[in-house]
Amino acid sequence: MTDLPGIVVTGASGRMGRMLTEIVTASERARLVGVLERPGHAWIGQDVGEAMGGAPIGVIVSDDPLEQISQAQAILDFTAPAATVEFAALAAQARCVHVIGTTGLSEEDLSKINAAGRHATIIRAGNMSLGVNLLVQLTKKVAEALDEDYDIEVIEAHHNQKVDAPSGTALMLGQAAADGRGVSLEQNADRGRDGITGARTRGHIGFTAIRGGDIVGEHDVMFATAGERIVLSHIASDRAVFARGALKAALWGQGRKPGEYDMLDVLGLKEN
Ligand SMILES: NC(=O)C1=CN([C@@H]2O[C@H](COP(=O)(O)OP(=O)(O)OC[C@H]3O[C@@H](n4cnc5c(N)ncnc54)[C@H](O)[C@@H]3O)[C@@H](O)[C@H]2O)C=CC1
Ligand SMILES: O=C(O)C1=N[C@H](C(=O)O)C[C@H](O)C1
Repeated sequence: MTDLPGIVVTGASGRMGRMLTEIVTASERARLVGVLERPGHAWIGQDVGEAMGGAPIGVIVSDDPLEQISQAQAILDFTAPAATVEFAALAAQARCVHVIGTTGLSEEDLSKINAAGRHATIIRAGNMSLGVNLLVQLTKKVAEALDEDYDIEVIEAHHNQKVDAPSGTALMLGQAAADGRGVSLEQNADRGRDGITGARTRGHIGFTAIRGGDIVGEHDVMFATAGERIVLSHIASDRAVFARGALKAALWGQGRKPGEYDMLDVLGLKEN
């Protein structure tokens, strides 16, 4: 037996699920105690190491979240909105730390997750990498320093299987720009241009989404004015940056009081 926190990875066969399974298995600070996939998935009942094409590691892929979460100290969840809402309720019952990387959550999903946060420690971020969370803070500072003569545009690029747009990261960056400017993002976002759109509205924060090939995740925040442009940029070339952030969050959350946190809390980057 060991005192290391037991981690469940859900969505194990997904792009992030595989990476999380590898990172937790290799960690000396946590142990992999369970992996989940959706009911009917071909991996259910198989050893996850073998399902990923390697040696067995003694952890069988399950489709029973209640059983898996009740024996864990944290669940790493990069799946889909409906699944994440279900896991939030189960993690709250089990008092298990819930690390949420899933994006594309609706207002209704967010309010259910918020309710779960009364009982569980939830750490949620549209991007778990150190680099993007630094970029969030830089974006806020630059937006604070510049007035509306500078048009703010958030440009993101992802692989061709991504289902939501703008990306969770783009929305974090847009929110940081709006916070820096002291305006509401909801009332100032320009999320899709097509046709005779008219000239750009002064003060709006624009979003553009590119989808293609195997792009892991790229984000630019552009501040454009007459005669100059400032571009803050982040490129993720390996999903390990997200998975390492998620494991760090799970460890940080141990013993933390229930509530909703983000990666700025975990990384100590939050300003008062
Ligand atoms: N916050 C962050 O740092 C990052 C967030 N993401 C987000 O994570 C999510 C997943 O991304 P990918 O891994 O690329 O997607 P993916 O489609 O490769 O994987 C999702 C997995 O979840 C599984 N799943 C769906 N419903 C389930 C259920 N009820 N129970 C168990 N498993 C279930 C699917 O079968 C699939 O294997 C997306 O929302 C993406 O935007 C991705 C990378 C980084
Ligand atoms: O779906 C992805 O792949 C990613 N999703 C997150 C997002 O929506 O921002 C984070 C990262 O960019 C990869």
